[in-house]
Amino acid sequence: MDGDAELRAEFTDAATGRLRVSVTLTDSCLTVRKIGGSPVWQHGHEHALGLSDCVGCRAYRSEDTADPAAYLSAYFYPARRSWTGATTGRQRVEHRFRVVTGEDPRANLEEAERWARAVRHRASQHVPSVKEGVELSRVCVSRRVMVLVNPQSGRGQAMTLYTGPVLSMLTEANISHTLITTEHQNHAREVVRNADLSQWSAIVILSGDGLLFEVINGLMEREDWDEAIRTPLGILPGGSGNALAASVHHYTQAGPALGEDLLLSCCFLLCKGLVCPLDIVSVRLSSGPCLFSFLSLAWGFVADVDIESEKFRHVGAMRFLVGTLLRLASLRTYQGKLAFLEDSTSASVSSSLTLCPRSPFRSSVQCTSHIQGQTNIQHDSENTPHNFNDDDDDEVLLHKKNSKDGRLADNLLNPIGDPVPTDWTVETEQDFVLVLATCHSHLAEELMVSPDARPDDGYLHLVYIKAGISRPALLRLFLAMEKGTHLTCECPHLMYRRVRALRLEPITKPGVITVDGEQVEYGPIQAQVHKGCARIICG
Ligand SMILES: Nc1ncnc2c1ncn2[C@@H]1O[C@H](COP(=O)(O)OP(=O)(O)OP(=O)(O)O)[C@@H](O)[C@H]1O
Repeated sequence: MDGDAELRAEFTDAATGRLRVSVTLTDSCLTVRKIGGSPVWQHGHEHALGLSDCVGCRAYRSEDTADPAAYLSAYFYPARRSWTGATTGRQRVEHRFRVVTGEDPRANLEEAERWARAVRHRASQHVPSVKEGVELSRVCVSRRVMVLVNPQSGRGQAMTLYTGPVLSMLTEANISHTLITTEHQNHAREVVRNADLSQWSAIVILSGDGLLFEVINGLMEREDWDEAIRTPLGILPGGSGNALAASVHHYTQAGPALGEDLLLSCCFLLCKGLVCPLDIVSVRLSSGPCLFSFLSLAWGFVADVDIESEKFRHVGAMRFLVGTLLRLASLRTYQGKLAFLEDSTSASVSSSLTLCPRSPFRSSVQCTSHIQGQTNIQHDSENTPHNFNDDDDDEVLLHKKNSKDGRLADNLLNPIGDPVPTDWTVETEQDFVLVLATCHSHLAEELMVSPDARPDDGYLHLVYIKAGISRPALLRLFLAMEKGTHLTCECPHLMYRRVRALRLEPITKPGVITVDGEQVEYGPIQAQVHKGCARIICG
């Protein structure tokens, strides 16, 4: 390794084959300067690329064996800015250089490799910026990544996304992975339930949120669930909602990104490979089974739209808009009882509430913290292998210690047939338009329901709308959710609470309840958040 000293050399720009360039590598930038002549780049004679945007760099020989030259390719994905100045997605920039120090091909390749190592090493020191309250840590990426693709998700284009931009970026970042194409419902669940997890650095889902729901439940069904659930999880948007992907993107402080922009952003984060803790919610149904959720519990308007709009799946994310308009036209109310355990550290309802909770999580591997706009990281050497399950004083063990049967203990919940604990709040209103509890900022790519949520804040962000709201007022709220400003609308029917647990007992029958967008048994349901139990690749 060349330490952090500045590297400088003259190469030939491989794109033109003739242009001589002076290349400088500092600890933050790769600068390519044209030597003499007229400008060739839109920026003029010089092109500076931030190493924080670099996913990989490789050295290789020319295909022409008679050519002694070596080549150096560096791959960058700088943020793209819209005309408003907000960053949206990322765009690919590759710089390819012809490296010739003499006639000896081996010496040329060694020089190119020296540069490639230096670029990779320096790029790995940079951490994408994240919102305050998101704690990143580095985990081992020396094993393979399992990539689960649901070819039926969204408009059925997930495989095309995989073979296109995803495979291309994973290759550039030198991330070895195994592709598993899911063949039926619960396939992913079976795969992770039976997998030898010591073989995998991470499990990545290229699909909608439904496949991640399966994966989390599969991991929680294992005997070694407490270790299994620590496997870093990654999400690449391939569905029509893509709530977690949109949330993960939102936590990076970037402006909104949709479709392929969102995919590139999430894939970029995957290549950076930093994780943060992820809350898991245990959901108890009256018939007994326990489900594990990472995203949402919905009843009323939102749950109905989610299920009713399935038939408009071919229009992609637009299905939610179509479903919302149709349901607005036949607006109804839903009767039921709602009770919850509020966060004891803060008062509830507020449109202007800002949440920036600090996570107690610290990885025993490496920890990155985002403090007052500065990002700091402790480093190990580039290739030091770690066991990513070696945290021993974390939340999961605490949860397990509290459990009688070795499973995750729901210490805040009473049996569903018993009254709720006395410190819970019971909502006196019994007529609702919707009840929605979310763990993350987004419920869909363009629906930011809880702007201040963080992946491991330990809260369910409970939004409910009481009966009596007019259609125009409800429509205004949904439109405001595109930017997450609905909480400032001062709508008297809209309530927002940060809670640790809740119980919902629907009286209206029949009806729909969804957990992470999947329809579950209709009836009494209760849920409790388990802070930071899982891990998500997030920065
Ligand atoms: N090959 C397959 N054929 C049919 N269903 C599948 C297949 N693979 C997975 N599934 C199921 O498809 C369901 C939906 O998957 P997922 O949520 O990932 O996509 P989606 O519904 O298109 O996304 P979104 O929820 O964003 O609309 C999951 O419950 C999963 O079990």
